[in-house]
Amino acid sequence: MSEAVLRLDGIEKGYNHGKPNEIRVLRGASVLVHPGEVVALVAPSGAGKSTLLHIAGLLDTPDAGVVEIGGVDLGRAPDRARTTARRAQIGFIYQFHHLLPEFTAAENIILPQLAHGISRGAAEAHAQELLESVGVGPRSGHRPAAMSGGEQQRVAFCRALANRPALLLADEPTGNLDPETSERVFGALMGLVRGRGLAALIATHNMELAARMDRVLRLDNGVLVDAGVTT
Ligand SMILES: Nc1ncnc2c1ncn2[C@@H]1O[C@H](COP(=O)(O)OP(=O)(O)OP(=O)(O)O)[C@@H](O)[C@H]1O
Repeated sequence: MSEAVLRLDGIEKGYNHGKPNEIRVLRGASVLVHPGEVVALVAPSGAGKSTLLHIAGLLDTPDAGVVEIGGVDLGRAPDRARTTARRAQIGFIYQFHHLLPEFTAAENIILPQLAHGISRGAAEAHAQELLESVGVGPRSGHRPAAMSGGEQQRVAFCRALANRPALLLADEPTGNLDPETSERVFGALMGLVRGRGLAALIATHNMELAARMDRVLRLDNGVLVDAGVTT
């Protein structure tokens, strides 16, 4: 199998160190995610899914353990190297879209590409291609406030993929949507991820959605346990 895009090994993380209310959230969590592999992350609320995703996304640092992205250990690398790797290699999706309200859907996807050195023409074409692939091409000129929750979230998916990351991390990407919209929007996300051969780690409370991914990992008392290969 090709080299893992994401390798977490022995990740430990706690809060309130040394205090009587110290919380040990991660106690040796390990996972490999390969190109083209979509992995579900399930756990009860408060078990540490967001903590794990933030560490994998180089937004937070572990107390111990290895965080490798594309074969490079970045867990404790200097901030600059972590920021560069995050921008170039990782797309992050949250439960809420976090789109910039004063910009249109297209501009929200164009801006990160311009910041990454892509020409305006290429950035515009890529934004339109992404929006069309998730069925919101006709809304490209609208601002987020003029769009439905499902449309906003699909734009947020496109923005996460604007700079062609190898790894997609998603924290309850459809958690804010009603079941029917969630189903439709999740289908759009899977289409994008599969179409681009991404490695993805997607946290969800929804076991039906988890079952549509390649593998399910459960965060159990601070470690990741294989909950089975799905059909
Ligand atoms: N900055 C922080 N300081 C102190 N405790 C924190 C901090 N961030 C998270 N925690 C604690 O760590 C534990 C795990 O939180 P986390 O947000 O990772 O869980 P989660 O599985 O994503 O939960 P949910 O599904 O509800 O979003 C919780 O007990 C939380 O209160």
